[in-house]
Amino acid sequence: MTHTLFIGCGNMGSAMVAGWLMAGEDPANFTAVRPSGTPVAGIRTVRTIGEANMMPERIVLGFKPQQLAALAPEVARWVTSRTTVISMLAGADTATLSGLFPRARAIVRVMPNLPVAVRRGVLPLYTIAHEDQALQSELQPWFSMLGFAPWCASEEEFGAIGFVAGSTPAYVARFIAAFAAAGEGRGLDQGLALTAAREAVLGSAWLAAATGEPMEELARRVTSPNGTTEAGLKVLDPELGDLIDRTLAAATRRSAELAAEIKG
Ligand SMILES: NC(=O)C1=CN([C@@H]2O[C@H](COP(=O)(O)OP(=O)(O)OC[C@H]3O[C@@H](n4cnc5c(N)ncnc54)[C@H](OP(=O)(O)O)[C@@H]3O)[C@@H](O)[C@H]2O)C=CC1
Ligand SMILES: O=C(O)[C@@H]1CCC=N1
Repeated sequence: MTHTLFIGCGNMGSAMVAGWLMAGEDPANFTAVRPSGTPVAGIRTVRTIGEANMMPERIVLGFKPQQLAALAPEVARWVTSRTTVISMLAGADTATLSGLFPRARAIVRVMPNLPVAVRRGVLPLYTIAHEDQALQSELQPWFSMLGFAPWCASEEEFGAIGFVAGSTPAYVARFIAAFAAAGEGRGLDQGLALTAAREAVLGSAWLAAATGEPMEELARRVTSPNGTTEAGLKVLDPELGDLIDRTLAAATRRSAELAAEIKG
């Protein structure tokens, strides 16, 4: 049995655990450390690493990036040459992580998004141990249980996919809420407006995935010449590309700031 110890298991750690349990992974293979003692549904939860008292094959860093310097020495005590250290910390690069956990078998970065909880996540992976095929073969099926889990060729590529997908559930939540609010503004009942907006987004993404057609073609099939969608797109199109670009640029800047903070 391969054991995984989560050091910090809040929003994202719990989402990953939920996905693995949904996929049929044995709950006995997971332990979570949470100082608050708040249980993680289905698995053993302890308050400190010492209480967990194990040298697991996999350690997942699931706390906040700003805590890395303070927590690394204690975590490192439990890392052996058999341990893969898996970091989900935004902004903590592999050079920094390798310096903090020199004994580890390998350092792997993952940037999951919240739909891992329902096994429809996007979770890019990166390791500097490229040549370690055994490691990648071992981890690939495990991460793939949570969704689309591509190995990235460079840390830059890893970062770019992370920025496209990592925060997207938050952006999509805003998008759905904006449509729902617009529906309410036009007299719809609140619950009905939200359900309609949410299902429209879910159905559109589902259709796009099922057909694999270009986005331009999907939009064309909705847009009757001189119809209502065309009128709407004339407002949306000039703004949207630039807005998304500026949104990701701000997240990228913050990631660089976090990286600088982590390096001290
Ligand atoms: N949320 C997201 O969508 C994504 C988050 N990430 C990354 O995941 C990480 C966690 O984010 P998120 O889950 O949102 O944050 P949360 O605040 O929900 O979780 C942080 C976890 O760290 C634990 N923690 C706090 N202090 C300690 C400590 N001293 N020792 C051990 N554990 C500690 C908390 O414990 P307790 O529960 O007891 O408070 C909590 O479980 C971040 O590094 C973030 O960059 C990456 C991709 C997406
Ligand atoms: O907001 C954050 O910092 C994390 C990383 C990506 C998504 N959530």
